[in-house]
Amino acid sequence: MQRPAVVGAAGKREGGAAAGRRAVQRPTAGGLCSGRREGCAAVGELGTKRVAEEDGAANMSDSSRTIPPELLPSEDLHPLPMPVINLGHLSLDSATRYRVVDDVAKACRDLGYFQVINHGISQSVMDCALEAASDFFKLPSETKEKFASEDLRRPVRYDTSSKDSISMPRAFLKHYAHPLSEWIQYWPQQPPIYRKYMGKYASEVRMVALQLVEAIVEGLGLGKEYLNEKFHEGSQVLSVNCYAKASQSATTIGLAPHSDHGFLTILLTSCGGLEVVDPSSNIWKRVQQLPHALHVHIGDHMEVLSNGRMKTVVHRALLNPEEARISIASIHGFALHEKVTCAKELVDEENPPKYKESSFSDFLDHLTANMDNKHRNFLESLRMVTGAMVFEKADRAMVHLHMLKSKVSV
Ligand SMILES: O=C(O)CCC(=O)C(=O)O
Ligand SMILES: [Fe+2]
Repeated sequence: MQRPAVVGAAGKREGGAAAGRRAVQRPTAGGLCSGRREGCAAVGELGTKRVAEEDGAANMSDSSRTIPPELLPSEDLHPLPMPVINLGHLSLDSATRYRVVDDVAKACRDLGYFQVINHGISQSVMDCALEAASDFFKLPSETKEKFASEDLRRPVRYDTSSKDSISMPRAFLKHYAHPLSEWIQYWPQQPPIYRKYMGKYASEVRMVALQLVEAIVEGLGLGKEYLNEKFHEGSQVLSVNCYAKASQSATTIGLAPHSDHGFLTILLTSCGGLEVVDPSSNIWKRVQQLPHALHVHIGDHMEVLSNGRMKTVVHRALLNPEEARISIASIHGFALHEKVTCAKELVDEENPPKYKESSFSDFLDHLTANMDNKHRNFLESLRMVTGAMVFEKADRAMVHLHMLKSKVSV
């Protein structure tokens, strides 16, 4: 079995949008979609409408308020270490599976993110989902705005607003995706390909998420079957984003720093733009998307379940200077009202519970209640006050100080 490679260890970062652009193989005859994708027409409308008074973050807990990550420096010199997990190896013999589980657990503990290859989703299915998204954003505003709502609990929401004063407005569509048969009836009927292509991708990416969650809980020493039923009955939210091409004058931030609320997020993107905070250096690092790979990162509820052994990933999206960009974030959590607690197996005298229990529904309430103030960070609101926390706070203050002294590049 191959150990995960360190991507780009020898390589310099490619500049601009070319970096990380997906190697798109157009579907062959009999493929699902035409493979045509020309960026998003919604771009011209961005910023002209403020449909809902939130920054479109039903999946995210804004981390920019507690650790101002917008102040973190960007580091372009060294490529981001990116573990690559061959998902197919999880179903090989038990010794191989054991090593892959170990690799997944290490990536989650050390970094919080990795990419998966050999995940079983064909290039054609991924391209078609991106095409369906792109075609949706090209629709006339009146058609898209039928989905506009300020209610974060709506099964489908469209918005183009940004009120974090950091990011450029982006257009996005968020919708629930599991159980698909329950939610798909609410999804857009235009473009006509939307439900079919996005539905196919949604159910296939959910299979990937379930395999990964099994590996992660096994890697935490909790056993492969741990909370299996709750994960299978859990929620899936698709956050479908469309970013304008970067213009020279404006800010290049398309989506402000945040972490996602669920256990894990699987991200499919049309080209480069994603950045994550490297936990060892507290520096923004650009994510290089490998061809045919999916990017995975840990969310708030995995940090809670693991009682802090795994950390949620602070990330943001930059506008691409060469083209408009589509991303589809698939966010996986428990069912709406199911509480997530620190696994009792990971709690003892030395490791008291670090977080209060909470559900996806609690997260939505938190976001709704804090729409206009500075306390939007959900995970922060869950932290138990302990002695350790005092030290952690002091630690964060030091990081902040360091950040202020460093060159700020945003
Ligand atoms: O567009 C991206 O690369 C990131 C999207 C994201 O973080 C989200 O939708 O939560
Ligand atoms: Fe996110």
